[in-house]
Amino acid sequence: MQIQIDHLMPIPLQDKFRQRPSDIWNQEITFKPGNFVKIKAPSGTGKTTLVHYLYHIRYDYTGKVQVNGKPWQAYSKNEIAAMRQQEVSIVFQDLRLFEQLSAQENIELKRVMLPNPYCTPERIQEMATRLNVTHVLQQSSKTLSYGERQRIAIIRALVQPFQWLLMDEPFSHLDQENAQRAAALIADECKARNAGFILTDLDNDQHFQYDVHYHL
Ligand SMILES: Nc1ncnc2c1ncn2[C@@H]1O[C@H](COP(=O)(O)OP(=O)(O)OP(=O)(O)O)[C@@H](O)[C@H]1O
Repeated sequence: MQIQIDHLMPIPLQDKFRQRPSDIWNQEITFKPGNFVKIKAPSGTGKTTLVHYLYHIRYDYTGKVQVNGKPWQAYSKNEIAAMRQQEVSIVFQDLRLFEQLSAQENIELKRVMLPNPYCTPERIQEMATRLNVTHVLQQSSKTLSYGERQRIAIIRALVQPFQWLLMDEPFSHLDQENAQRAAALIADECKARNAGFILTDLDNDQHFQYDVHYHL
């Protein structure tokens, strides 16, 4: 799956954003398949806005987000749903777990979305062990700490196939050791699929060996 942006600019923010340099806004970029991409920006400069444009859940922009050479708008709802099941996955900044479900049910819901699930239940246990969250799997997600929720949201994003993983400040609630464990799991899962990721964050970090850095 190829993702390109072409002179993308958020309509509500265009006056503000046109006045400062950006590697992303109003530029033409092709994200190279398999690359580990970091997009760094201070708070309030549009990281979440960009991730929502790339996942096509927000559309108030000028310019284009092109997927396999066509703008998102050219795809039907069914085609977009299929791409979100098989080609692009996401860790939202606000995590978006279903609060009425347990941590495990949140992950399982995503796992069984495909007739032939990408991951076995045993694989989920292995991921939970790596991220130190096996003890909360049966717990209602509304009672989880933010750091636990973040790790469950990461596992949920990893149980599906994908060529691109979008992550919006994915380690914001994790201490250094847990962030490093999560990063190692994400890197392994991306490499197993020959997939790339686009990660936004506030600061420089050494969680991954990034192929490309952009300043938003
Ligand atoms: N629909 C909208 N209409 C107008 N302004 C908006 C809208 N959505 C977001 N903004 C503004 O756009 C800016 C960028 O918001 P966004 O959430 O993308 O930033 P961010 O870089 O992810 O911030 P943070 O690091 O604090 O999460 C903010 O100033 C926000 O108030």
